Amino acid sequence: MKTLIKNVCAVMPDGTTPVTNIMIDNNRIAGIGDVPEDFRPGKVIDGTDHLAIPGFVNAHTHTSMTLLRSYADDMALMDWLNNEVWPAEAKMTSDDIYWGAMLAMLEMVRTGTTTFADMYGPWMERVAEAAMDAGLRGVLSRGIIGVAPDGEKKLEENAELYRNFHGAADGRITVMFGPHAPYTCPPDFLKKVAAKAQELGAEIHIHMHETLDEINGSLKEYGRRPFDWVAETGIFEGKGTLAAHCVHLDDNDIEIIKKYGIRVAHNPGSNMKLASGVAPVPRLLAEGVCVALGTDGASSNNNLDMLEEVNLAAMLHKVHGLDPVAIPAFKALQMGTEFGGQAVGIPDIGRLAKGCKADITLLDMNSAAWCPRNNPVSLLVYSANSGSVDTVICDGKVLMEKHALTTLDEERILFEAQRCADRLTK
Ligand SMILES: N[C@@H](CCSC[C@H]1O[C@@H](n2cnc3c(=O)[nH]cnc32)[C@H](O)[C@@H]1O)C(=O)O
Ligand SMILES: [Zn+2]
Repeated sequence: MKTLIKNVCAVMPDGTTPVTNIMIDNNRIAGIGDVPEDFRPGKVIDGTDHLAIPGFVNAHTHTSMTLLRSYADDMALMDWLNNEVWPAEAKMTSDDIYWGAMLAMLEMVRTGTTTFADMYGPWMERVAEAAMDAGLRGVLSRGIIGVAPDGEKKLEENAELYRNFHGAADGRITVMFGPHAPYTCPPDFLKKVAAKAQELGAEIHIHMHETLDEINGSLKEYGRRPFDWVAETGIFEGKGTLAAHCVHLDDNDIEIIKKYGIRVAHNPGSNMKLASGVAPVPRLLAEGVCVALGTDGASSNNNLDMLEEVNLAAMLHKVHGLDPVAIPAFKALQMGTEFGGQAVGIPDIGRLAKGCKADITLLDMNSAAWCPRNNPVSLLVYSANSGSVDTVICDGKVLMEKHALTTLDEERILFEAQRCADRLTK
């Protein structure tokens, strides 16, 4: 199937924004520019007055946590996890995981995200099912709390998830291993995760250095910072690592990140809301580290809106560094798209370029926030919001066209998610 997006303002990998045509052949971008005579599209989308960007990549989230949105706010991380989130999660059923994930799929499609990296569980196969039902690209990991009595069982569930789903749905589903964090996975347990992941050739998705409490707890328990001892477990020596947060880093931590090519998922919204701190993102970028963006779960953000995250990344580092040129608009957008693709292990997404996967978001520029059109990328990052997203394509398939959803039943999802949440939180 061939699709043509005609006369669209496209954000190219070099940051330019020509008005052009995007040709899609099956699930890939076949070309951008003049349409050759022999390109006969089965479907034409009029891109006039629309901005085309690569679909956003949410590099760190916990999808089914949407059910806990607005349930426990204004708390510190460990108090929030121990006393509110984990008890509520313990009551979740397989159905809750599915409908929570479907609520996340709905929100992601509506706001222009086409790929998400998830760490959750149990029943991650229900998240795979939700991603397949929605038509989105999911990078799934079974969150493993190693200190729990059934830590080994969770590790085995992650291995099973890998065996059953890695590469599923034409490659739209991939699987990583999800050891939750250094404070929930002791060294010997991380060694086991590393061995299993390496045996299967799987990548790692882990929370690292989120709060000062985490660093101080590690110094107390091991006399060392988490990055320092986690590196010795072999967990970073396999196929690759996606590390969420990385807020508090010293020189040695950054050396470890560079040495192992660890990709960082920066979550400015969650870090601000939980008062975790400000990650040294400008420095990481300057030193060549891949820094992507994530929303974290909808209970610490409280939404899965990646355009908002792109805006926050651009704004936070300016004010924090008293530096108005820190993370300019296009860099922030790259963090939410191209660097996201690299971070989640799918380098052929996140760019509008020939040969890349056809994951494309269109925003309607017919509103005040987009006027006048001096600089489309600047308008996107600093002025518009995700309400302008009106068409979303993932893997060449249209998931939303002019705000009409093609794969998801919005009314049903909202109803079922509310029903599930009522049981969990009341
Ligand atoms: N409850 C599952 C494990 C899920 S792993 C993913 C975990 O990360 C938790 N989480 C969400 N946001 C954060 C964060 O910012 N830092 C640390 N953990 C988080 C989330 O609530 C969830 O429990 C089980 O043991 O079977
Ligand atoms: Zn998280």
